[in-house]
Amino acid sequence: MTIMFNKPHLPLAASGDAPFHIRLTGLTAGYSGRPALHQLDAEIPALTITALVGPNGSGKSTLLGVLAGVIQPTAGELRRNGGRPPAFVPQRGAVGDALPLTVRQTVEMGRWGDRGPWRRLTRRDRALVDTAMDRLGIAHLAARQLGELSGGQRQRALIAQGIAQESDLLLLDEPATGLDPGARERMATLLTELVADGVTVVHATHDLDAARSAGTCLLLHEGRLVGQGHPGQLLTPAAPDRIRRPA
Ligand SMILES: Nc1ncnc2c1ncn2[C@@H]1O[C@H](COP(=O)(O)OP(=O)(O)OP(=O)(O)O)[C@@H](O)[C@H]1O
Repeated sequence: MTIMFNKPHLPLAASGDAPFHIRLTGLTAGYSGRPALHQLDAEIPALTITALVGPNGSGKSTLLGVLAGVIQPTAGELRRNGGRPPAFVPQRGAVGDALPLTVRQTVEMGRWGDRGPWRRLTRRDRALVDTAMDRLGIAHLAARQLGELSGGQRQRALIAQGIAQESDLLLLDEPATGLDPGARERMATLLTELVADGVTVVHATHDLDAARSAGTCLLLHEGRLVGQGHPGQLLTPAAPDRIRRPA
């Protein structure tokens, strides 16, 4: 997929031969004419976990929205080497807690893109839903109402819905928020397994441990890309300070 915007064609950043899933060139995007991302040149490698890191308001969620196709860039280019529509799991706070849905119905909605809303699911759809709930450790909660769950349980249901979409691009906005340490560890393992299954994962995070275990990292500050590369090089011991107040 290539989306072109009203901007002169910019040369692509030199990046070696590493395969990329998404390449952004001079990408600008925002809200009501106010840019929240400025002139981003970045690559998201294929079959890797990419962590989006930066202080509050630096543009991580906006970038995920652009990658998901729900926020349209105003300039620049987004090129994607991918097949299926991205699976986007927004921050839990952005999803109504009082929706009258069970956990199973919530995860089943991940199949709507293929099947259509409220249509009968196939045997394979149901198996995918079962697998997604198993992977998030919420199978025992299948019949519970979403609104009755704890924050961390609800978060896992939403991530299971994203996985059930079977996309080759999974976008997660702060997936570890509200998870206890054990669930965080399982989440990290799950993301690694998904990559092995052929999924490119991008997640926004304030958790430096999660960012350090990513394959690559994009560091944002005030809507600008201030670093990209391996977390071991970017997230040095001085990083927490730099993430709060990049130079
Ligand atoms: N719906 C919106 N309408 C107008 N401005 C917005 C909207 N959402 C975000 N912004 C602005 O865009 C900028 C980037 O916000 P964004 O939510 O992308 O940051 P973030 O890095 O994800 O922050 P956080 O870590 O707090 O989730 C901020 O200046 C914010 O005020």
